Amino acid sequence: MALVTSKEMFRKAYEGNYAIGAFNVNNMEIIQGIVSAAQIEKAPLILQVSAGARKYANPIYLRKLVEAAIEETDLPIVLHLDHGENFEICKACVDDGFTSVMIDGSSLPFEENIALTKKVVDYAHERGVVVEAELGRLAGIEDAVNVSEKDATFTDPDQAVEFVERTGVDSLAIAIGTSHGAFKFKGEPRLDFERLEKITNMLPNFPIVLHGASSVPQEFVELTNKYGGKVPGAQGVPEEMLREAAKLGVCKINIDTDLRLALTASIRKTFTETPEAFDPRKYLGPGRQAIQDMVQHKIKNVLGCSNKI
Ligand SMILES: O=C(CO)COP(=O)(O)O
Ligand SMILES: O=C[C@H](O)COP(=O)(O)O
Ligand SMILES: [Zn+2]
Ligand SMILES: [Zn+2]
Repeated sequence: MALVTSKEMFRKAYEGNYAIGAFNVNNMEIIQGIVSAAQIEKAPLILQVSAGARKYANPIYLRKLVEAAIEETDLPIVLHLDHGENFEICKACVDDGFTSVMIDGSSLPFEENIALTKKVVDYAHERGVVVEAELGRLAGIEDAVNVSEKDATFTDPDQAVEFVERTGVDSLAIAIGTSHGAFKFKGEPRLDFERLEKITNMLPNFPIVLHGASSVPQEFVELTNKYGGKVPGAQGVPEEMLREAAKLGVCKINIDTDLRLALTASIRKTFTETPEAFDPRKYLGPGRQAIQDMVQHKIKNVLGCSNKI
């Protein structure tokens, strides 16, 4: 099947109270693990590429690997730019055949975020590409300003409505307490569902995006720590909360950390158990399988998007 935009996917997900998984890709094994899982589950799929991934893999390699996935499967797949930080990278991805781009102006003042997002929307829409933007700020890798003022970084519902109206953006990433990376909560996990519900009620039928949504499965944390890694206290968003979010207008759930943990835990285990192995296929192969199993579980038991193609 060909690359598609997320328009139809999000419409169906919204109506069906489920979410589409948006998985970050950096190399062949990661792409293959995710795509095999989606193929088995017959699930619509978003493969997303960060600026860092483009730099690491070289844009053309990632695009060609995604093209291979399209050729090999009958899945609708969206090729999405994750956290585009300026107009130029969004333009480059639109010109390069991406069907969706994110412009992340969340660190800018409100009016500047609107102006930048609008500029990307104008360029992308003219070329049939959809746009995700961000309002409010997540902690983790983006955690720079006002960290102690937690609420100040959460998305303001009134601003969200104004932002969507003035930019014409297709989906919006919001901040309700998730964060990027493997250490999301110090104590009890807590998300501001009241805020999410308010935004959803004020923006009916509009797709909301949840970043920083890895659940950091404890089996991977334990394996990583057991086999010489060091991620003590890693904690993610409980799966039940993600299911709840999917019922409240969240159509896209972003997952990167869980892929990294699945791959790392598996590779560490192989290295420890078979120290004589030095053929990369001997450790990347099981790593790819670990990603496939994790993504399959996620699609089936958390996102609810099995058999939705
Ligand atoms: O939001 C993400 C990518 O944009 C990924 O979040 P995680 O770090 O929770 O996987
Ligand atoms: O949100 C960030 C994603 O996890 C991508 O991370 P990266 O910029 O290290 O590729
Ligand atoms: Zn951001
Ligand atoms: Zn993100």
